[in-house]
Amino acid sequence: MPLIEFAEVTHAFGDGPAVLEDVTVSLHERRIGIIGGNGSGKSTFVRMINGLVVPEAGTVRVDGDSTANQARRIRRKVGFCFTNPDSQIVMPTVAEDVAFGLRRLKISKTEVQERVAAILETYGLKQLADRPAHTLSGGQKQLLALASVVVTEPEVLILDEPTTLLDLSNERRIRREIEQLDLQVILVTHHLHLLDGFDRTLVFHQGRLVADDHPDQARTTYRALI
Ligand SMILES: Nc1ncnc2c1ncn2[C@@H]1O[C@H](COP(=O)(O)OP(=O)(O)OP(=O)(O)O)[C@@H](O)[C@H]1O
Repeated sequence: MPLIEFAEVTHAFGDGPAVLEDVTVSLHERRIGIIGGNGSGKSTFVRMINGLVVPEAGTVRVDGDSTANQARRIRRKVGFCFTNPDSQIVMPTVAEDVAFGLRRLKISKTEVQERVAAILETYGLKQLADRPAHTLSGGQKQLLALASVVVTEPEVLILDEPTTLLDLSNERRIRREIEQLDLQVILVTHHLHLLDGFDRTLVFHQGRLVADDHPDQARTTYRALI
């Protein structure tokens, strides 16, 4: 698993208050959960892993590369799935959107088509392949966003609240898929049950990393905080 290292990371947006303060942590487990109240800094923390946010103070490294100057290299390893799928859908149709992520891998057109077909099947989107992506429902878009990242086979998959719009059956589907993926998963969620079977869970509170534990203990700490 890649090694993600935060060293004395502090960050504020503009003139605002610090949204992360003095975070030092190393992550290398297969399944890592991130929990905490609204505005506690979870999204900012995970956005730092692939350089979407570069900290004002301190460093974030992935396998030794700093996000401050190696973000492109890091993004080849680290796939990111946003809470709002609209921010991620870039191509007109569902199949084209999935294929878009594969453009920089030097693979044949046939292989692209095969990979796209396989992932659409897995995520229950096969019937929607030729639909304009913007006409999908919120949950279908969330599945599409996830499929489009997973198809690129990243080494690390960051999921920022990936199930907020999903019904029970699709949440179960995503949970099963996540369990099976042979890569490092970092999951930000308010759905605490999704962390069952995870190796480790971090709890954020008002910009500070206040617990770093087995999910059961971390969930107890979080419940006591709110
Ligand atoms: N681009 C930005 N510009 C200014 N402030 C921001 C920006 N992004 C986040 N913030 C602020 O940083 C703080 C932490 O936000 P963050 O999105 O990291 O929290 P979160 O724990 O993911 O919250 P939630 O559970 O509500 O998604 C919030 O007060 C938020 O308003």
